[in-house]
Amino acid sequence: METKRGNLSINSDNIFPIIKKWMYSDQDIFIRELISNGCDAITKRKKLDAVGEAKLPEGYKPKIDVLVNDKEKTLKFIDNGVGMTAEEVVKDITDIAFSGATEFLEKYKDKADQDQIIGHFGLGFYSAFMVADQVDIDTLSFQDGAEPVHWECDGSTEYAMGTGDRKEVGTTITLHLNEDCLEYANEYKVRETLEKYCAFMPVEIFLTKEGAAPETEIIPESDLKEDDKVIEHIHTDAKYEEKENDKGEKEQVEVSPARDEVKIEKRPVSISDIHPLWTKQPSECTDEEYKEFYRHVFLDYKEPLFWIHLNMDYPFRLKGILYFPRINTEYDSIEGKIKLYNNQVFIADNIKEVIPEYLMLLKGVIDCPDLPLNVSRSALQNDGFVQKISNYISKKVADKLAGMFKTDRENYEKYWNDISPFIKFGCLKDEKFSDRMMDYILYENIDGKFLTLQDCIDENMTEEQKAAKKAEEEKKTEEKDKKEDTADGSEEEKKEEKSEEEKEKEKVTIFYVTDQIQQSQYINMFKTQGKDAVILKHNIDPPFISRVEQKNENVRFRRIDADLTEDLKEKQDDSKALEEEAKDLQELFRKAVSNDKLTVKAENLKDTSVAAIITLSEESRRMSDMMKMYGMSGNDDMFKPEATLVLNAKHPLVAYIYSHKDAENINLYCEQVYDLAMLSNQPLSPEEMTKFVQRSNDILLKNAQNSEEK
Ligand SMILES: Nc1ncnc2c1ncn2[C@@H]1O[C@H](COP(=O)(O)OP(=O)(O)OP(=O)(O)O)[C@@H](O)[C@H]1O
Repeated sequence: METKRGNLSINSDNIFPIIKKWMYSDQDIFIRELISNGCDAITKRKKLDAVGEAKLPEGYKPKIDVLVNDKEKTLKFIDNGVGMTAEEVVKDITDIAFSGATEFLEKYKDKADQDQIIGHFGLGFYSAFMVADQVDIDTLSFQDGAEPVHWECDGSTEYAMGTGDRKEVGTTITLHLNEDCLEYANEYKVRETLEKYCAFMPVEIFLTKEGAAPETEIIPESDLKEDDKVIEHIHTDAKYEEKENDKGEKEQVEVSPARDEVKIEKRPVSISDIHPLWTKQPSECTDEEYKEFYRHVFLDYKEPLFWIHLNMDYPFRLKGILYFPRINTEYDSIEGKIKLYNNQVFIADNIKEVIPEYLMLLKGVIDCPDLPLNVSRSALQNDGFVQKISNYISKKVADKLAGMFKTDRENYEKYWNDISPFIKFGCLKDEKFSDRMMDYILYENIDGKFLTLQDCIDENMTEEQKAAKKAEEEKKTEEKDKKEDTADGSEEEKKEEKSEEEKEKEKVTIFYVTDQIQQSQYINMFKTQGKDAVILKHNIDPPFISRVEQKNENVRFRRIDADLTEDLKEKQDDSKALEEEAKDLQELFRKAVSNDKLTVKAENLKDTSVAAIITLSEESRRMSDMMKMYGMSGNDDMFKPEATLVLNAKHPLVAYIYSHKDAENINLYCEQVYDLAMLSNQPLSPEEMTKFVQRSNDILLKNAQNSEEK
C-alpha cells in the first residue's frame, strides 16, 4: 500500500490542546477507553465467528496485552480482536471517531466545571492524545486477504497511513508519551489505573514491562501446562546418606527423592476478573464468595453483615451486589462506596444521580449497561429512566430487609444496631422507602429486647386510651353494619373532627433514653415501676423520631427525663396540699440557687429513694439539641432547655427542708439537693462542679463537728 497522507476532518485547527486541558482532571481514563475499544473488537470477532462470518484460529484466547516501555517512553495496547482494514481506519478513526471527539468537545467545553460528564464516555480513541504526542495504529483485519495497516498521527490535523507489518489479526495502539505524562511508562502507575477501571472487564488483560528480563518460577514437571514457556528442565538425583541400622550395620538411606522440575516464565496473571460475582446467578454464589469479593473490592477486612444481590433483566438490565458493612463503634463515621459499572467497565464511585443518597452508606457494585452515560450529570438527575433505576434499588433493599425481619428475625435483631443508621437515614431521605420500612424499624428497650413501633404503642397505652380505642373500633363496626343494612348505602359518612386537645389525649407516649449512664436514675425509676423505655442514642435518632411522629399522629416520643408519668407518682390524695408545698419550696430553692425563674414541683413519688429529679421539657430540649448540632447555641442561656426541679415530698430530706425553712443551713441543703438532681441529669459545668465539691466538704465537716459536740 502506498503511504497516504490525509487531513483529519475537523473544524478547529488543533483540538488536542483542548482535549489535554479539558480532560486534565481525570486524564487516566484514556486507558479505560483504549482497553474498552480492544474489548469491543474482541467481542465483535467472537460474534462474527458465532454467526459464521469469521473463523477463529485454533486455541484462540481473547486477550489484551499492555506493554510499558520506560526507555522508549511508549505504552502499547495490543488486542486480538477484529482488526481494521485501511478503509475502516479512515472511516472509523479519521472520520467518525474524530468527528465524535470534536462534537463532544464542542458540546461540553464550556460546561466542564459545573457539569461534568459521567465517566466521559464518548471521547474514545482520541483520549489517547491527552498523554501522547504521537499515536500509531498497527492493525490487521480478520477479513480474507486483508493487508496490515500502519497509521500515525502526531497530534496535528494530519495523519499518515501505509502498509504495516502486523502478522496476526488484531490491533496495536502505540502511544508515544509526551514529556509531562511519562508516569504512564511506569508499570506501577499503569497497573494501578488498570485495576481502577478494568478490574472486571470481560477480556483478560496482561501487563508487561517491555525489555525487562522475564520473571521465572520453578514448578514440578507434572504441573507443567501447555501454555507454559519452558526455560529449562531440571533433574535432581535422589540423595543418600550413610546411616546405622538396628543391627548396627552401615547402609545408604534415601534422604530426598529424585525430582524432575521445570523452570518456566512466570505465568501471566490477568488484571481483570472476567466473570465478576455480580454476573452470576445469586443461587450459584456461596457466602464465602460474597465475602471474598467484598474483601477484594473494598479492601475491608471486617466481614460485611449481609448483602443483596441485584439481578434484573426487565424493563432494564441491572446487576450488582450491595453490602451492609459492619460499623465498629457508634462513633465510626459511616462511609460507603458504590462503584458503578457499565458492562463491566468502571465508570465512577458514588454517583448520586443513580444511587439513592442513603445507599451511599453501603458498599457495593452496580452494573447497568442501559445507563445513558454520555450525558451530563444534571441531565441524568432529571432522567426518568435513572429515577426508575434508583427506585428499583431502593425497593430491593427494602424487600430484603422486610424479608429478613419476617423470616430471620434473630439475625435481623443481631444486626439491627449496625444497620439502623442506614435505614433511618433512608427513611428520612426517601418517602417511599420510609413507607416500606416503618413496620420493620426496631426499638431496643431498656431490657435489651427489640420492639416494633406497634409493640411500643401497645405497651405504653394507658387504660383510658385502650378503652377509647376499643370503643372507637366498636363504633366503626357498628356503623359498617348499619351501612350494609341500608339498601342503597347512600348515607353519607360523617367524619367527626377531633379537637387538638382530644388528639393530644389520644397520643401514646413512648419514652426513650439517649444516654444509659447519664440517665440511669430515671431508668432505675422506670424499671422499679415496671415502665419501659427504648434506647435511641444515635445522631440520626432525633430527626428520625420527628419523622415517626409526623407519620404516626397518635405517637409522641419523650425523653425519659422529659416528664413524670402518672405511673411514677402515688395516687394523689391531696393535690391542693402538694401545690401549697411546691409554692413554698419553689420560693426557698429559687433564693438558694439564685435563679428566680426556676420551676419547682412537689410530688409523692413511688420511689422513696429519690429526693429530687430534674425534668426537661421535650420541646425546649429538642430545640436546644438542634441548636447545639448546628453549633448555634454558644453560651447563650436562651437555648438552654427549660428545667423543672421535682421534689419528692415523701422523701425525709425534702420533708425536713419543708418543715425547717428557717433553719441555719437551709440554703446549703437546697443547693446540694438541686446539684444532686442536676448531676443525675447532665454533667455540671466546671464552676458548678467546683462549688459542689466544696459544698460537699463543708457539709461533711459540719456533720463531723456536730457528731463531736454530741
Ligand atoms: N482496537 C480496535 N480494534 C478495532 N477497531 C477499533 C479499535 N479501536 C477503535 N476502533 C474502531 O474505531 C471506532 C472509533 O473508536 P472510538 O473509541 O473513538 O469510539 P467508539 O468506541 O465507537 O465509542 P466510544 O465513544 O464509546 O468510545 C470504533 O467504533 C471502532 O470501529
